[in-house]
Amino acid sequence: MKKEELVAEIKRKQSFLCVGLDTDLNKIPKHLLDTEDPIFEFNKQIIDATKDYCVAYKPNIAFYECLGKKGWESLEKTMEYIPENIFTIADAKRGDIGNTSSYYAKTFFEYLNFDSVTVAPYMGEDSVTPFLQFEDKWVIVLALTSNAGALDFQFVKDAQGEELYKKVLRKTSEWGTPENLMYVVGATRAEGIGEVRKTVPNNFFLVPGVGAQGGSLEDVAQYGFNEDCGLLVNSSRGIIYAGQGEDFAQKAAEAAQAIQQDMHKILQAKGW
Ligand SMILES: O=c1ccn([C@@H]2O[C@H](COP(=O)(O)O)[C@@H](O)[C@H]2O)c(=O)[nH]1
Repeated sequence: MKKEELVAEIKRKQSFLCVGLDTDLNKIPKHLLDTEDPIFEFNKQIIDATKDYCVAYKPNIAFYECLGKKGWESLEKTMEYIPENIFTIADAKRGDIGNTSSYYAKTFFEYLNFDSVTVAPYMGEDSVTPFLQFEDKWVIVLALTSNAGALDFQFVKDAQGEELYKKVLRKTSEWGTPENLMYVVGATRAEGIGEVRKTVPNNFFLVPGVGAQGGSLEDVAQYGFNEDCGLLVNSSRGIIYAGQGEDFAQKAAEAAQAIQQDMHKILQAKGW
């Protein structure tokens, strides 16, 4: 998907919501466990219920890989089921020496047909650039993450006083463009979002950490919004596990719609 198509969908749906498909056999409603493919059945009903309120879906690959062959089948079926106009993110956090990275890229972009994949930049240029060779596909580099462990490395300063996350932003933005490179920026680091925005004014951010992790949508919009909107705000557990019973899909729809309505107000206030 091209940037202008994503921006058009954000305008049309008045939403920059990404629904995270962190689908866990231990958390999905019990009545689905009798179906042939409970993970896909759950995702299918969640997608049907939320597709009007979001512009992206983000399956977290860990939840599928841990089930072996069956998990990959559920993921493939989920990818085939997601409507074409909705942006897809493989939250896989990959990155390795060049030839290995290029096979990771083939897996997610060609075999599974994702629009984007999350990439860990720790191994440097040759580990990231193979993902950037695919037309209309996106790399989403981990920059400032939402977890407590982000403090271990990401804020460490070099001899010139530059934090590691800023170096990551500066260096990686030489390898890609705002047409194929996004950044993961956690909603739990509101003040950091503004700093990231100053360093990379034109790139989209994938922002996890609202909902279950406590980040605020208003803060994210205040510090991160740019002329393209520039934000995909993810919520996984807060939406997909909003209900536990037979009406789980309806509850997920209500949770997604509530966030979409808040996003609509933010977009309206920005003149969108
Ligand atoms: O910094 C990061 C990077 C990725 N994630 C992922 O996003 C979702 C968040 O799920 P919630 O249930 O909405 O908290 C999950 O897949 C994480 O692996 C992140 O949280 N922070």
